[in-house]
Amino acid sequence: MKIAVLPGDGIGTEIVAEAVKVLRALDLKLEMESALVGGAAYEAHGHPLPESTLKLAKEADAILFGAVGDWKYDKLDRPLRPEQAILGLRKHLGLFANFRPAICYEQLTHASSLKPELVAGLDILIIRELTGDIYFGQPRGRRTAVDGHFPGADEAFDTMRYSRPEIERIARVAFEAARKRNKKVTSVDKANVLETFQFWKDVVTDVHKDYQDVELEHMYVDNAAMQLVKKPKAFDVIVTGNMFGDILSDEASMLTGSIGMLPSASLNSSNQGLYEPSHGSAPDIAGKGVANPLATILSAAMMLRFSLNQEAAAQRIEAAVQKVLAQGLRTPDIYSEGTTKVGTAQMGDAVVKALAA
Ligand SMILES: NC(=O)C1=CN([C@@H]2O[C@H](COP(=O)(O)OP(=O)(O)OC[C@H]3O[C@@H](n4cnc5c(N)ncnc54)[C@H](O)[C@@H]3O)[C@@H](O)[C@H]2O)C=CC1
Ligand SMILES: CC(C)CC(=O)C(=O)O
Ligand SMILES: [Mg+2]
Repeated sequence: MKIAVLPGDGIGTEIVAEAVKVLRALDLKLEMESALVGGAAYEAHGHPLPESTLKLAKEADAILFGAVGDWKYDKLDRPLRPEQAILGLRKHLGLFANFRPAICYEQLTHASSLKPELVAGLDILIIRELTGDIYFGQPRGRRTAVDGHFPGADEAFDTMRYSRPEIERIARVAFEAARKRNKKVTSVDKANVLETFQFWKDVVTDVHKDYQDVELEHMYVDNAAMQLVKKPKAFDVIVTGNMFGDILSDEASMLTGSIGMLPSASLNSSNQGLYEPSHGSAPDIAGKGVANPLATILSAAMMLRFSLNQEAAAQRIEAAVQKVLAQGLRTPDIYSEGTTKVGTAQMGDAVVKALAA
C-alpha cells in the first residue's frame, strides 16, 4: 500500500509528522513517500504542484495531505499561489466527493462553541462537491464593466456552474451515505437567487426518486448556517456545493470543539482518496508546536478505511484518539480548565502510546 505524503506549508509539516508517526506504529506494510507541495514546492521548483509531486500522487493508493498557503504569497499571480496545489490535485485526480464528518467527542462537549446539551452526541456528515462550482467555473478574470452600477470601471468576475452529471453523482454519494446512517439528507442551496442552485435542487430531487427510503429536505444556505448553531443534531447528512460546503464545514468544526478536530476524505470514482484536515496552514501558529494534529490523525484513519481497506486499523486509531481525550490531554485550541495542555508532538506521542495499550 503506497501512500504519497504531502505535508505542504505552515502547520502542515507539523501535523502530518504526527499522523505519519501514528501510521508507522501500526503493524501494516505501508510504503510512504514524501514530496513538496504548495509554497514549499514553489520555493524549491518554482511551481506549487510540480509534475513529480502530481505523478507521485497519481500513482499512490492514497494521499496524506497537510495544508498549503501563507500570507507571503498573496501577491503572486493566482496560478502560482500555494492554494492552487490542492485545487490542482482535486481537479487532476477527479476528487469530487469530499466527506467532512463533524463529530463531537463526549470529552469535548465543553470545548464546543455551543452549549454542551446542543452538541452532546453530535455526529453529522457534510458532503461537499469538490471539483465544480465557482471555484472552478470558467470564465473568470478582470475586465472593464460594460453594465452594472459602474459601467467603465474595473471589475472582477467568476463563474458559478454545475452540470447535471456532476450534481447527480454527488447526490448519489450523499443518499448512499445516508442509507448507512440516519437516512436523512439536507441539500443546501441558494435556489431562491441562483440559477445554478435552482438546477442543483431540481437534479437532487430527481436523483431522490431512486432513494425513497431516505428523507430529503432542501434548505437555503443562510438558514442552514443558522440551523447549524441552533439545532445541529437535526442534521444527518448535508450535501452541498463546493463553496457553501467550504464555509459550512468550518462553521461545523466549532461544534466539535475546534477546526483542529475536523478530518476529511476526498474521493474519486475509483475510491482513490486524498486525506487532509479541513483547516489550512494556520500561519499564525506555525512553528510553535501547538497545532492540534488530531484532525490529520483522524484523516489518516479515514484513509485506512476508505482507500486501503483496513477498517480494523482505522478503528484502532479512532479509539486511541478517544483514549487520549479521556486522559484529559488537550492542545491549546481544545483546552479547558481541569485538563492538561500538551503540544503537537506530545499529542501525537500520546496517540501512539494509546494504540499500543
Ligand atoms: N486545504 C488547504 O490547504 C487549505 C489552505 N488554506 C490556506 O491556509 C492559509 C491560512 O488560512 P486561514 O484562513 O487562516 O485558515 P486556517 O484554517 O489555516 O486557520 C484558521 C484559524 O484556525 C486555527 N487553526 C487551524 N488549524 C488548526 C489546528 N490544527 N490546531 C489549532 N488551531 C488551528 C488557526 O490558528 C487560525 O486561527 C491561507 O493561505 C489559506 O488559503 C485554508 C484552508 C484550507
Ligand atoms: C484552497 C481552499 C479552497 C481550501 C479550503 O478552504 C478547503 O478545502 O476547505
Ligand atoms: Mg476551507
